[in-house]
Amino acid sequence: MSVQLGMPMPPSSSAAGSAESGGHAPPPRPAGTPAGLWDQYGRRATDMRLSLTDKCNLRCTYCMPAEGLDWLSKQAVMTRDEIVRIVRIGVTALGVRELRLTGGEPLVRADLADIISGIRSEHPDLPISMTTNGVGLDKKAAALKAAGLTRINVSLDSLHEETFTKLTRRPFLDKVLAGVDAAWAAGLGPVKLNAVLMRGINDTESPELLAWALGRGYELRFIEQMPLDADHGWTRRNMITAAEIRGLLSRDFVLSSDPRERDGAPAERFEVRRRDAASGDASGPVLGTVGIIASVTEPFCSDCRRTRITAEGKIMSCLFSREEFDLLGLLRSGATDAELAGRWQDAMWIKPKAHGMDHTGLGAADFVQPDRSMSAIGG
Ligand SMILES: Nc1nc2c(ncn2[C@@H]2O[C@H](COP(=O)(O)OP(=O)(O)OP(=O)(O)O)[C@@H](O)[C@H]2O)c(=O)[nH]1
Ligand SMILES: C[S@@+](CC[C@H](N)C(=O)[O-])C[C@H]1O[C@@H](n2cnc3c(N)ncnc32)[C@H](O)[C@@H]1O
Ligand code: SF4
Ligand code: SF4
Repeated sequence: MSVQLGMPMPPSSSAAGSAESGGHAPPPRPAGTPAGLWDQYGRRATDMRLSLTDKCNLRCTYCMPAEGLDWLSKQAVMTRDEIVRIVRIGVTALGVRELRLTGGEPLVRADLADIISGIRSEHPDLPISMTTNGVGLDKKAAALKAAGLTRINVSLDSLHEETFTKLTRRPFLDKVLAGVDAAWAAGLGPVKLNAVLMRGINDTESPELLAWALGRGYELRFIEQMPLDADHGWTRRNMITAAEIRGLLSRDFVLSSDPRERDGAPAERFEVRRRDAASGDASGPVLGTVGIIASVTEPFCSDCRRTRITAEGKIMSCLFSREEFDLLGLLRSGATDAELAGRWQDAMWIKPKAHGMDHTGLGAADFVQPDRSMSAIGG
């Protein structure tokens, strides 16, 4: 059975919410709440981020511990068919308009192309993007494009082998660079690059990284580090802020606001021109754009449109949710599409206002870092 978009659905039945049929259930949302993934603050989630695995072949210091984590068993992780069904419910019943595949590292899933083609065959017009570390992408980019992937974001923190290896704890810079170029060549553009800046490690490399990305037509985004590292080493004081990032870039470049609407995107975009060394003014044409993702100092939670499904099929309404709700267990217990959609709506209704709380503030005294690291949530 499938449910129709626009048809109000009753709150989850008690059967759907019981421990036997899929674990800890959210409280039922108020009767009469509209169809779609609305929350109590009037936001509607249309952007679905789905984690394909918690495993990864890098060990970025801001995300994973050196020794890795206790990986989920194969049995615990959503299968290809389960993923296809969950996406179907999201798109056809709940108004999901775009899908991002993430992880862990999505490329480590052997059935990745099969998952993408399964989703694509049911949703010819759905934008399907993927965030990846790029390791092994050079060999897979063309097949992923053929399977129906729309575009790709690659994480790249440094162009220097030594810095890259220090940050990721793996000597794979060449593989990532080959992956980025292959994605572009395969038609998976616009290729966006994500760089987390870490004080004293790669922060001063930021102008060089931007010049490189602009020269190749990639859209680089600098990201403020969030407290989502498994080592719990994040401090507000040590984080490179968006203001600092703009300062670092302004030595070589002049940034001006991108006139395009932000439209709920985490990245604030700027047009980039060279700074003339003598006059200090902007010189020459716009070279491209750069994004700054200031989750900590300039949060964008009031316009959040995200819903997350972890690799083991848990609904996380916010990156920093302290509660998560089991969708996969319910699915495996034989629930109907309508029951699954109902739980998803209930879980999203109680989405926190910001940063897992009723107020913004990753550095606030009452902020509690989630147990899960970014890799286990699905960043
Ligand atoms: N605060 C917050 N930050 C997020 C969230 N999702 C992603 N980020 C941050 O944004 C960075 C970029 O995310 P991507 O996976 O590339 O996705 P995106 O920027 O939304 O994607 P585009 O549509 O390509 O611009 C991540 O590395 C995170 O640091 C979120 O829900 N909340
Ligand atoms: C968790 S990774 C998953 C996908 C893939 N493994 C990758 O690295 O692109 C998704 C994004 O989260 C970002 N990320 C990880 N830990 C972060 C943190 N503590 N703060 C901000 N961004 C983080 C990474 O830089 C990456 O761009
Ligand atoms: S940021 Fe991505 S590549 Fe780095 S450890 Fe986390 S999941 Fe792996
Ligand atoms: S922290 Fe939570 S509410 Fe804020 S943008 Fe991220 S997912 Fe949305």
